[in-house]
Amino acid sequence: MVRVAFLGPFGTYSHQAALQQFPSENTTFIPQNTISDCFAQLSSDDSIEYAVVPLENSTNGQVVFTYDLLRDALVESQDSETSLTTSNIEIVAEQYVSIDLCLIAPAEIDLFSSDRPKIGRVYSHPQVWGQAAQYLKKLEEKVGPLDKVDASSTSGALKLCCDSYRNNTEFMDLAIAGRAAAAAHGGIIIDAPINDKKGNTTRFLVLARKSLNRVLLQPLPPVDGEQQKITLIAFTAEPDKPGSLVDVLTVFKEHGLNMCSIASRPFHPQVNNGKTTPTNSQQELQHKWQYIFFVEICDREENDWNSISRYIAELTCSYRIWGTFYRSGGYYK
Ligand SMILES: O=C(O)C(=O)C[C@]1(C(=O)O)C=C[C@@H](O)C=C1
Repeated sequence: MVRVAFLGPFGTYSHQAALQQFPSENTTFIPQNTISDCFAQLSSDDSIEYAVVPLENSTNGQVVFTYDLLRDALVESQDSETSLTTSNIEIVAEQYVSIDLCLIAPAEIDLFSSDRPKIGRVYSHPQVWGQAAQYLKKLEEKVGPLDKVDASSTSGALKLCCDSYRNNTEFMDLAIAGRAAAAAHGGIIIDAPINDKKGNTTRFLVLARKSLNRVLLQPLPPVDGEQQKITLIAFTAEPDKPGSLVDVLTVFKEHGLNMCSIASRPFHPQVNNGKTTPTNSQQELQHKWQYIFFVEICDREENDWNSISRYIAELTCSYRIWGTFYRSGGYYK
């Protein structure tokens, strides 16, 4: 039996991504309260082999929670002597889920009737607000102002609404979540799809725990026959050194590697790796306005990763090859 952690409860889009990756009956899905718990459980619980986490959305971009967990894993695991970092988690696959958002109520309701319960709040995962901003604005023009309340996930948002309506039927909170969440909690879909952009899609990463004696895990076999492999590398370049980022990117160019994405997040390094006590101004400089870069490159059979890694090690302050995985066919849809 394969055990897979995902952002719960059942009915989230992460659950859907996990089902796409592991359709077999031999899988147990273990819901987690947060994306951070997905990382932590995978890293520490030997009985869990995989975790599925959202990485980016086609409408509103990076899922910063995940990027920051990838960054923090790099900070925490840096070797004090070299720039290489280690962690027992690796990326082994990706999945794309079409996000058709629904406005869901805990019970039947006519939003435009004068004797309906009072409505003042909409719950959802924070990543959703930017995917349905125009819809919500128009809805507010018709039903009055709505407080947008963050929940741990879309399905978690609907569960909160259903639980509170059971306790008090004079007030009704609404949720934005998927059809699977409505089915899981018995919610009533009032309107769908409500995402501002057609084709709204979220990309998920499948993480695996690495046993200590393995250097790199094998990517999971592609579920849709795609053969293109992608490698994700995170690194920090020397701050205040003109060209330090270009120097790293040039390694990719010189090895004929096609870069297919680059992203950055704020980076707060451990000062001097704890080797010496920095002065106050050094500390301030080192802590502010630095960035970590995440680069994805199209992998090829002939890539000489030993040589590439040597160059990257020389040119970066810290780096981590997060894994190699097959491009999912969902990328091209
Ligand atoms: O809340 C969920 O259903 C999730 O799986 C998380 C998540 C995300 O963080 O991006 C996944 C897809 C949607 O874009 C909205 C929320």
